[in-house]
Amino acid sequence: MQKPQTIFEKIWQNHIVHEEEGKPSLLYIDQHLVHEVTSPQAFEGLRLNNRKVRRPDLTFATMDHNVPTVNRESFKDEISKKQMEALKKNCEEFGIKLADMYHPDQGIVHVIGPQLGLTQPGKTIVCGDSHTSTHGAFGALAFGIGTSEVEHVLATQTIWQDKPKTLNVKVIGELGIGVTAKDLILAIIAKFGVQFGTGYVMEYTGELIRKMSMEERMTICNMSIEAGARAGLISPDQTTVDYLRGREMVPDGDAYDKLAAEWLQLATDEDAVYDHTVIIHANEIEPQVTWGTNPGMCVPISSTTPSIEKATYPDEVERALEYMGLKENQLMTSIEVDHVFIGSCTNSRLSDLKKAAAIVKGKKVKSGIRAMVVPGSFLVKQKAEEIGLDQIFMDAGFEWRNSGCSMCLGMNDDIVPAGGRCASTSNRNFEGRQGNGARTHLVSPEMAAAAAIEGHFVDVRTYASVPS
Ligand SMILES: CC(C)[C@H](C(=O)O)[C@@H](O)C(=O)O
Ligand code: SF4
Repeated sequence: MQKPQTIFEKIWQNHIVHEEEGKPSLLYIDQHLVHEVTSPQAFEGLRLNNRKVRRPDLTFATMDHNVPTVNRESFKDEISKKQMEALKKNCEEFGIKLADMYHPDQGIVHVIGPQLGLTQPGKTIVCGDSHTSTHGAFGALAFGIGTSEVEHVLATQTIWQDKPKTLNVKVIGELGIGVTAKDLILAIIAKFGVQFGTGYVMEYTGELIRKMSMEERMTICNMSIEAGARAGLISPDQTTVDYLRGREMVPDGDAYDKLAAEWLQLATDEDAVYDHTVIIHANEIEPQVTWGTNPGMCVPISSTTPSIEKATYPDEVERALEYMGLKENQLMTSIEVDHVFIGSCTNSRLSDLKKAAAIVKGKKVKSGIRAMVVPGSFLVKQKAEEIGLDQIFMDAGFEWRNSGCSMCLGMNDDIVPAGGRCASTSNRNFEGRQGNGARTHLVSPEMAAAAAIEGHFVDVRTYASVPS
């Protein structure tokens, strides 16, 4: 009998083109996703070397980081405009499908891959973007690559990779009402730090993960990179199969059932051995809020900012608190925000918007707060509008935008001013992430929505209209 294997080992083995002891392996890539920021130089390299794209049919491009979310034509600066024009020209020249900013398939690259069914179990997926880990929610081995690697994949449809080790993140128990997938992943990073995944592919296992929707699983895998991991993975199951059925890029009928049966075989075998395992008790997790300048600087809503003296790295804590304009031992519920951003590849899918809308419905955004919702894709926006979410948000005083990365990193005009403080459903709270001098607090969509109404962080579990 064959030795039990993890899903990672199965996918890795299926994709080895060349392997030598002690050296990186050459892996075949099934799907290459491309966006405007990390691709211009890669295409330029192909041109200089007189090379073609090896498999344009396995390459798909979209515009997301720079796209203006109000008037599509009003670019922030020349660089943004040039990157977008370059992508258009490159896709035409090299024969690559592009969902440009007017296309119905447009959206954040990590939202549209799954939406189109390009993301499938068992595939190797790369993109010049760190949050490619999102696609691991489907049981795909998906990771971010640099621009020179983008060129290599365009030219050869392969990539050199050191084999990562496997880390089992086993989640035990249930999440309480009002505690979300976002809180789970934030709590994991807070507990183990932003480096603990370094050198590993993290697989999330346990009953709770099995009960989660694909959108919740994506939120978790999305932030694996913030724990330092090479990729996040969740073994496929019936939920995965049901989500992908009928999507544009998957086969129909019997062919789909046959493919789905193969996908299910990829799941980690019982008794497979991981290099390392950590256990998380979901019942202990509260809604989370970051207080500092990396995603691990995070505490439960009922808690306070840390004490400098008691910290393991006091200088780091002091510096982060200073940047964030906070005091030590300050109650998280006392922190007032002036911006609220609901969006990004972590939390901009339909279920995220529905949950935020349920909190906002019939209420008003606190005066003085600028709040915006930026759906993850054109299709998410359309579906949200079909069920009236746009109206709920706008009636409350939110801006309702076109899809894109937007205020997640401020490569378009959606920026938090210096000294401004934002409750954000995104994944990074680094210094200057949402604008020079801007302060970011990472939270779930529910927590962001409640902060918009109250003007400060509140515990959504005790908040009047928390959806169950
Ligand atoms: C611009 C891009 C290279 C970057 C990434 O790799 O993640 C961005 O998407 C981010 O979230 O910081
Ligand atoms: S939404 Fe944010 S995190 Fe996601 S790809 Fe865009 S910039 Fe990166």
